[in-house]
Amino acid sequence: MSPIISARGVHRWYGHGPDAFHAVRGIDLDVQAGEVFALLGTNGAGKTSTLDLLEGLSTADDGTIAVFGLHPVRDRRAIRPDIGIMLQSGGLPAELTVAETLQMWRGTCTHPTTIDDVLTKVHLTDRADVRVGSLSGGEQRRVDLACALLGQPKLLFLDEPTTGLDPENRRATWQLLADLKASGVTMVLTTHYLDEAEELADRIAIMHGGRIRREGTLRDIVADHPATISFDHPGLTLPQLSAVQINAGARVEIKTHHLQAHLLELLSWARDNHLILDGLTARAASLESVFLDVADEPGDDATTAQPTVDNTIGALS
Ligand SMILES: Nc1ncnc2c1ncn2[C@@H]1O[C@H](COP(=O)(O)OP(=O)(O)OP(=O)(O)O)[C@@H](O)[C@H]1O
Repeated sequence: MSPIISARGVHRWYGHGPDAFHAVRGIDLDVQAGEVFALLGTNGAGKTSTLDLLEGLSTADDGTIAVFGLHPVRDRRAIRPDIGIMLQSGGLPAELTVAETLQMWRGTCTHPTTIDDVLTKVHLTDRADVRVGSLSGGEQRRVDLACALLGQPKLLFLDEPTTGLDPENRRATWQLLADLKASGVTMVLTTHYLDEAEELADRIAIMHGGRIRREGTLRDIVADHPATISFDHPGLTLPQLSAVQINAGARVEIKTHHLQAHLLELLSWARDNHLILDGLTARAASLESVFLDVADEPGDDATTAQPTVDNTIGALS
């Protein structure tokens, strides 16, 4: 089955000439029907810029993007009824009530659901008559989500959907997104919450410096990454552990792909030498450890030349 979204070699510069900023540097990705795809990354990695391109809110300077097999900008009228977009900052009018805002938004949708339905979904029924400007930040975020859901989208773009939400409302939003996924909605989301990606995403891409540095299922991403054992240096020559990277400063840090075997070996050595390993910790590889490694990778100064002519993208055939 062909993917709902397909991007190949996508670039985005801001500005022109020598001062142009190369924000997206050759992204390739596919999002399959019914999948939740999470874009993670450091601040300024290019997540929102990438999302804007997929949503058809900006045009790539190079590369190809297809959404439902169509060009996201040129075919926007055809695509728009089937997508919902929750921007990073909604920018809704502060003076309108929640119900008025949704009523206004509903008028732009081709096959909308009811206002009561979305208010129930985002748990804002009791705030319907309150002005948007008077809502808390978390409540405003849920109005943004309600707007994105009004059109009953098949494809939902969510830019940091739970930023500003308290833990209870974050969980409620996760449940709502899980329900939408179960009903077949495809989602692309950005988030700074790694647990959110772990909870919701079928596949994850970690961006840094405008490129995707890791991509795959959580299991794929973590599989290549070593576990870490660390403890305060006991002042003795450390045992030789095969195929590990040992950083033996005041605090010893051992990177290993064989956590159990090497931990056992280390503890046996400590017992034989009557040592207590102060501050001993053993951590399996996690999304967080992979993310922190990616964040430490040097930025990429090599930049493809910006097209001098308007090289607007074509849909993949
Ligand atoms: N309109 C613009 N003009 C110039 N530079 C821009 C513009 N929009 C974004 N950028 C720059 O492009 C880079 C990528 O920005 P983007 O918002 O896509 O990152 P992000 O990964 O979403 O970051 P964050 O996690 O902080 O939201 C940043 O360095 C940003 O300053």
